[in-house]
Amino acid sequence: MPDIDKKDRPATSVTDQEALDFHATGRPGKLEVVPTKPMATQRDLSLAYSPGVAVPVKAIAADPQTAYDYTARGNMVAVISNGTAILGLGNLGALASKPVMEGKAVLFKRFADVDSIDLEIDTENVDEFINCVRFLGPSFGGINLEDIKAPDCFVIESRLRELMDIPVFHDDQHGTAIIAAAGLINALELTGRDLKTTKLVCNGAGAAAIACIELIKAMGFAPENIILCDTKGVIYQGRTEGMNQWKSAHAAKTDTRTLEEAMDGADVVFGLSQKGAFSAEMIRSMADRPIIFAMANPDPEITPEEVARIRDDAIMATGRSDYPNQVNNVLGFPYIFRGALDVRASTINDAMKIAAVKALANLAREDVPDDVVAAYQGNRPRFGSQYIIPVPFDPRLISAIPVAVAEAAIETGVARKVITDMAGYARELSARRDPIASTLASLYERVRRRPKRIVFAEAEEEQVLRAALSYANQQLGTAILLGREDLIRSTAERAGIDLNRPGLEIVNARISTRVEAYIDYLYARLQRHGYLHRDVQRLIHNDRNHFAATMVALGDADGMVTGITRNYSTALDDVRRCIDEKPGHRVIGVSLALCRGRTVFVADTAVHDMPTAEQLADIAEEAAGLARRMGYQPRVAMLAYSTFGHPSGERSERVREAVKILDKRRVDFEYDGEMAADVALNRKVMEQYPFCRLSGPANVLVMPAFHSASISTKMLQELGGSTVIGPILVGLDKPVQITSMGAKDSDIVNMAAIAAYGAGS
Ligand SMILES: NC(=O)C1=CN([C@@H]2O[C@H](COP(=O)(O)OP(=O)(O)OC[C@H]3O[C@@H](n4cnc5c(N)ncnc54)[C@H](OP(=O)(O)O)[C@@H]3O)[C@@H](O)[C@H]2O)C=CC1
Ligand SMILES: CC(=O)C(=O)O
Ligand SMILES: [Mg+2]
Repeated sequence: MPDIDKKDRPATSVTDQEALDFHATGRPGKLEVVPTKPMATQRDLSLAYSPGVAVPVKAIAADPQTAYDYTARGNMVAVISNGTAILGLGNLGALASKPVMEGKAVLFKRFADVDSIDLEIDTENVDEFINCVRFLGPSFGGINLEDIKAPDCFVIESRLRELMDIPVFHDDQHGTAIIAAAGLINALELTGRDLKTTKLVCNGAGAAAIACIELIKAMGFAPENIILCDTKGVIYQGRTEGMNQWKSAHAAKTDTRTLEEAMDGADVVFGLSQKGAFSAEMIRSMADRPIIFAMANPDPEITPEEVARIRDDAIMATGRSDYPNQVNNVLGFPYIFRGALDVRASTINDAMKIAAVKALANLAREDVPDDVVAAYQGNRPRFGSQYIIPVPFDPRLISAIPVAVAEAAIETGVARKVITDMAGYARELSARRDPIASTLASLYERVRRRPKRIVFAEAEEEQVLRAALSYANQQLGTAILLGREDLIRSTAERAGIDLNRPGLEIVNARISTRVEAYIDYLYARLQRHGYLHRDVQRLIHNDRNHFAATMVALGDADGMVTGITRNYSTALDDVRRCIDEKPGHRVIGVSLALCRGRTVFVADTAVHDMPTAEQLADIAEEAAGLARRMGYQPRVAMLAYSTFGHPSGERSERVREAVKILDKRRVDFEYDGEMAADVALNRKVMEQYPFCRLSGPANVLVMPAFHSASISTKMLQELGGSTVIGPILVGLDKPVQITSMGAKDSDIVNMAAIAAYGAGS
């Protein structure tokens, strides 16, 4: 067995002390329980507990299905172990397994918003274990069994599946099998292999290994091409030592007896055994372009560094997050349960597992967003030997996998709730991760129905090209790439972007046939504002913002996005030289802040430094208009440091005056002020002002000045964990959006979609 030196550990690995400190710091462990209902008042207690609680009790007794409506059951999964096979560490007992089980529980929450609690059962007796779990059904929507050794796990799982009417899923078996199968499909594709002729050796014949073998056989892998090994070597037909019925079912007809012999010439090896089980010699003896999944945790059967020293043609995966290609069940269990819970599935069957495999494998072949780049420490993964499977932080997993699982559950008749609008379900799923997603998703949907031509003014920049590609790929319309063609092409080549795909169009300002028309248009606008004809010629020839904005002004594009290379106010000045305000409107910036499921529009975050009362009233109207266009019923709070005259002060005067102006204008949305932010946002605090005209907490906040708008949105983002989009420009006669400098490709696409939406989608 090779001895793997500490120096082989990847740079991102953690020290033992760090791991202990992490678990001990603050509240020990990784989990706490947080109520979802207020428990502040006597009334709250009367509702949550006696006497109010009796009402749902009776309702559930009369109709058990209502437990999904009145309790947390439908979103609650138990992670249950006896600690007999903790990762690859072996049988260290129920108590020692608790850090892993708490870990699984928090991963459920983090990745799929599934509430989860760990239960460690202190027995190695199979019947006792089953008896302990079988009566827990009323508490949970699903049971995730974890780190229970083979063959006990097979008996436990199959008996509990018979006894319980909720999904019972042994993650080490099926979670692992699903991820490994998805990775294998992609690795076979990359090495040009056929499922039916590939030779695979699996080292380990326990929970994970048996399930992996069963799943890939079910998917078409030829049984005669698989050899299974355990601590006694090859599991061959007729072997008697260390056998059980699950191993026997996969015993191979072979003369090989050792792992070394089995791996000689093998195409694929799965390690589901123990740290260091593969030697350099074994790896060297494998076929060309070998596929090596060393999945033992926490340390693999062989490290990627060791393999790299031996050969350079391998596709290598491990179970760890600090190497590329993490084949680990974390990619599966949160999302598989999410899908199963959402349709109240009675079980997780093979069709649901195979649907998850396909969804995962397909995802790795798609272009990746910036969030994934961040998870890869800045290296953008592209489908290939270093990226055969998405990373756990991939934001697309939450909508892709549960949808596939839920659809399969419905099709196979194990769903007790049917979802008919799968596109809507996918949007809801994205919103579980990030509330902006559902707002943006419906906006995207509308743009998709009426696609628009958007000019990307800084197309020589890589993230702009990526955004443009994503815009076209998402069928939002045509992305017009403005810039020098040679530079755009070389940037695209570096980034691996194919510019020949439909939906991308390059416009080079220097050779455009429209240049004269643009110069004439702009000269007519600027000649009385100190610009000579040659100044305007220069602007159109050399300045991409002026060229792009003029394109939009003259209808050669429907909208425009810029802002990566120039600060906001400079870009806005450029655009405003070419495009006017919409008649009767005022140009302002509105930021969307999303936090804990709430969305608020904050204005003006871009243009007016110290607005007058009249301007504040205009800002309220513009921001309310945007909120309405994005599907919200606006409730506008005119913010100040004071509330309805207290404490009194000059600075709130303008805000009070703005409210009077809105009164005179008889606007058709709710507004009131001046008020402090807590009054605007907190129903209870607002109730102290019964005369307040807002029917509920405000969702549009008009700030008294630019500095308070800018400071508060940035604080929300940095301290409050909010997602902030914008500022979104409103009030211009043509749709133009300006991103912040250095925005990510996903931010740029959002702004392009917002511009397209503004163009009348
Ligand atoms: N990456 C991932 O997502 C996952 C990885 N795993 C890893 O897989 C491994 C096995 O877990 P699990 O199946 O739950 O455990 P089990 O206890 O059920 O099975 C362990 C199996 O490994 C075999 N084994 C142990 N050491 C060796 C060795 N040196 N050479 C050959 N076979 C060996 C055992 O052989 P025998 O039968 O002779 O005792 C047994 O068949 C662990 O390292 C675990 O971390 C597990 C689940 C998920
Ligand atoms: C990942 C996992 O579940 C294991 O190694 O046991
Ligand atoms: Mg496990």
